[in-house]
Amino acid sequence: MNTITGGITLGKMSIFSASSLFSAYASLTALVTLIQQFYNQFIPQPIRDYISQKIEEWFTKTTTSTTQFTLVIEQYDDGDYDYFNQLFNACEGYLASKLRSTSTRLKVSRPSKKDHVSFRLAQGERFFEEFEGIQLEWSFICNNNANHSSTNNKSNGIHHQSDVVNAMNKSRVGNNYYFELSFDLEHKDRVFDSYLPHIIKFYDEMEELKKDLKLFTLDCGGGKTGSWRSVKFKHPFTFDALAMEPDMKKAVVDDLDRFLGRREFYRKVGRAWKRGYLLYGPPGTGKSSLIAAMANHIKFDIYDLQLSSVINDLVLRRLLLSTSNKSILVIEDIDCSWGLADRQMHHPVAEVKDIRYGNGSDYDMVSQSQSQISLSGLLNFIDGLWSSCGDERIFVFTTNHKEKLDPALLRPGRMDMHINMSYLTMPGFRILALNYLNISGEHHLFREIEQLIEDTKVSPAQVAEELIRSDDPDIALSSLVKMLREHQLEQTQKMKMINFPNLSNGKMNGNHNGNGLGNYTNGVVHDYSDEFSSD
Ligand SMILES: Nc1ncnc2c1ncn2[C@@H]1O[C@H](COP(=O)(O)OP(=O)(O)OP(=O)(O)O)[C@@H](O)[C@H]1O
Repeated sequence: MNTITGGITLGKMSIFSASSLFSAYASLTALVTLIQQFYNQFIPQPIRDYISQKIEEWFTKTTTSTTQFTLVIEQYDDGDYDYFNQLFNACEGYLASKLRSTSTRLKVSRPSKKDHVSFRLAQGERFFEEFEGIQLEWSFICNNNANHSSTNNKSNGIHHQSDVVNAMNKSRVGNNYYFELSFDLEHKDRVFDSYLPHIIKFYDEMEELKKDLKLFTLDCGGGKTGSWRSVKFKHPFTFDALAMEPDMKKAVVDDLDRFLGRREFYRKVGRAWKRGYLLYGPPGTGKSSLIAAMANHIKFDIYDLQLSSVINDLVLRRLLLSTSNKSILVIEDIDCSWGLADRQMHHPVAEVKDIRYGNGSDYDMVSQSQSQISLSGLLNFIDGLWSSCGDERIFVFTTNHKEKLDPALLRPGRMDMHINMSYLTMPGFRILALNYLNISGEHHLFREIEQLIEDTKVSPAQVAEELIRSDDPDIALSSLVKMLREHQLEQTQKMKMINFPNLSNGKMNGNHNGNGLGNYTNGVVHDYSDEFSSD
């Protein structure tokens, strides 16, 4: 039988009595107190802080690593200032677009040489977002390099002490910026596969909208070899400013937008992703302005090609191949370019002098040579095999004389859209009145102006010239009415002279400037009235 004497005996095992338990506890407590006193007295404060920080980190890691994941997106890869991290930029741009409406504290700045204000998270601020059901937490941190090591180590061990030391060795004086993006561990793959690409795409599109456009022209110094030179393209013209029949304007804008969004379509049907526009109409009706509006609308660079400066098909091909994607290739006045109707252009190239070759070179001589561009060379590029070398290409040809073009150029599929830039109509005039004089409704002179515009053939350029003369609508419109009346009179007299030549003394006082009365070219009168009625 088991007995209880000062302790408990269970079977053969004896358990301590209460008094022995107490004494063990007392000696343990004394030991702990002793260690604690020793720790506090003999271990310096910084080392004690370091140890407690490590213990805290270890606990944080073990409790959160199973549920939370954190990405660290540094401004410079591993603190190396030679390697700027593009993803950092993308995140900054992405967050900036979201922050304005949600954050309570933001950093605002205006980058040098930019005309926009940029926003970023202030140090220590947090931003929460939900993406396809994933809860995400962003924070922005700025560390000086000395602090950086400890913060890196906090980030789930993604950065290591050795990296930081390395970075610090290489580093210049300055701050280290980075984002931390935290989310549930189970969403790790989706963040990598969907969220980060979503940010990058968003940022790329945003940058595309902000980018400075370029206008490329041929460097005439390279007459034989030719090369492109670019300047910033700052033409402010937009579709809003364009005086054009509203339906036609909408059709052009829709066509451009549709073109941009059809990458997959073009791939599927096996066609080069390009589009051609033929702009035709009298001088001053806005063909160049429309090109500027197109470039600004779709953010494409412009390559302005003077065929007369290109010596032969080989050079033409090289020049065209060196144009970049997302660009508009413009060839103005393609009709007078050049006996293209004969399918071969022979044109004197003015004074070819290539300064790059110095004395004694063939190129050093000022020469008169024949440009030998053939229409087939041009067409080959537009829709031959070469046309597939590049994406998102737009070709624009302009002409004042559509009827003079070689039918090969007008063949369906070559120039996808023929746009008739006609003389001014009343809807177009209202656009000019709004833009130049801020008249959005009616004016007592509108009725007379409408009648005069119908009776005469006047270009938007001529009317714009009158409207820009004064800020006062009454003065500007009165001056326009006067001009239109004179214009009408001149036009009537001119028609009389054409129909009854004996009435005149043989001399005509034609306006040579595309005023709709007809132009003299080599003594021949071109009356645009029939040529540009409508398509
Ligand atoms: N349709 C228009 N809408 C608004 N402004 C226009 C329009 N057409 C011409 N203008 C004004 O007239 C100026 C000259 O027009 P633009 O050079 O675009 O005409 P164009 O048709 O290209 O002439 P050209 O055939 O002689 O090259 C423009 O800068 C613009 O201010």
